[in-house]
Amino acid sequence: MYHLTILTHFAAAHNLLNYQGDCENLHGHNWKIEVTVNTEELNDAGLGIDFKILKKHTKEVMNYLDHKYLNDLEAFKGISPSSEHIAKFIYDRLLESLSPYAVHLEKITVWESDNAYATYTQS
Ligand SMILES: Nc1nc2c(c(=O)[nH]1)N=C([C@H](O)[C@H](O)COP(=O)(O)OP(=O)(O)OP(=O)(O)O)CN2
Ligand SMILES: [Zn+2]
Repeated sequence: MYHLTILTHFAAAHNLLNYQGDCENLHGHNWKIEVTVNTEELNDAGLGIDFKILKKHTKEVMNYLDHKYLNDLEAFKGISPSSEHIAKFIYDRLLESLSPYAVHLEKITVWESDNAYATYTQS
């Protein structure tokens, strides 16, 4: 099995809902995002999927999030824009846009800081 990962990032503001503490107040992060796909098959160029394709589709999702106040976005209406929910949102978006390609979307990891991250995967 081949596991392919690309890294990207976005900057945004948020505040957690139903949370008692600092994070209930407006603040921002530079989130680092890891997208991992896997496949058993390689194409004639020896690629599971071209990293350029993976980056292009991921960039489209980042554009929706970058420099936004996440709580205001339709994607997070009524839910807390935690790293967990951000990871699932990115996963669901990419699952759709990567469907034409012969790879399985394995996981999305969302780093909120250098020492804390959440990962979403489908069983
Ligand atoms: N499971 C989660 N826990 C927390 C999330 C989250 O998305 N998932 N988010 C937050 C807040 O967004 C907050 O901004 C992060 O706070 P904190 O971890 O305290 O960040 P610090 O940089 O201050 O951490 P230190 O390492 O303690 O300095 C909170 N929890
Ligand atoms: Zn935060």
